[in-house]
Amino acid sequence: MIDTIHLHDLTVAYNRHPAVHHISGTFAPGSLTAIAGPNGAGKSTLLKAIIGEIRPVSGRVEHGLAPTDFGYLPQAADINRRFPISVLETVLLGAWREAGAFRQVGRAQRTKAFEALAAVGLEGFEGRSIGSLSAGQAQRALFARLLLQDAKVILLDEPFTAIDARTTRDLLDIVARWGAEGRTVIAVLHDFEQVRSHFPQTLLLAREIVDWGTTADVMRPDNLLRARAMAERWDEDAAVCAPAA
Ligand SMILES: Nc1ncnc2c1ncn2[C@@H]1O[C@H](COP(=O)(O)OP(=O)(O)OP(=O)(O)O)[C@@H](O)[C@H]1O
Repeated sequence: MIDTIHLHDLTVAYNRHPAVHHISGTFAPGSLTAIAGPNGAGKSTLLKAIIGEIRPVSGRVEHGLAPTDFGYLPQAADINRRFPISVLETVLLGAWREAGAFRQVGRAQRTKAFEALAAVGLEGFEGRSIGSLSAGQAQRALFARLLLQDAKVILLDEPFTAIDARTTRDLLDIVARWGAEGRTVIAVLHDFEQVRSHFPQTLLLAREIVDWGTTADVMRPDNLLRARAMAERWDEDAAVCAPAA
């Protein structure tokens, strides 16, 4: 199926030092998958490789999707909120696929943007500058942008870090709705409770796959211990493996 994302023996490196290596597996259309693992396990790097922001040094990501089919929410630390644009304009950026890069945003898209802001509890914030929002409000606005984008595959990198329990609950409801609509969601998460209760599939990563499958099977204590032990053994200066003869 064109919406299925296959990873084939994927290795991604920075300056020839692998951040993740030999990753193979499949994200089925409509699946909700958490990517869990210790700091530095390569989780963000893997998301960037899936959306094509980083080219793998070997292996490949295979799917029949267009770049516009992907919605991506980077880690908060990677998002520049100093742009002098309003909350409404931020959300409308999600409509560029429909509007085109230079075309005017139409009334229908503005209506959808207002609806998306209402869906994330930000009615009345339209005219505020994005930089004036709290971290939680800004995250709600970025989810509204994803709602407008209408992507088939949504990648979220630590979307609930520093977000209060109520906002997290509201945004997790949106993730569940995406799943019910048949969208594929891949989310990097550190909170095991969120993983267990909201993501049926888990990829546990420690530079390589520790385990990938049903969350209840993957998030077993022995796997979590193994991931930690692998993290302790990392060699940051390791070279990329030589290709198989
Ligand atoms: N731009 C970069 N240049 C060089 N090395 C990088 C770069 N980005 C990440 N790395 C390295 O790649 C490895 C994996 O980093 P990555 O951010 O993917 O891990 P992560 O699992 O998302 O970590 P965390 O849970 O701390 O966010 C780390 O050793 C990191 O230092």
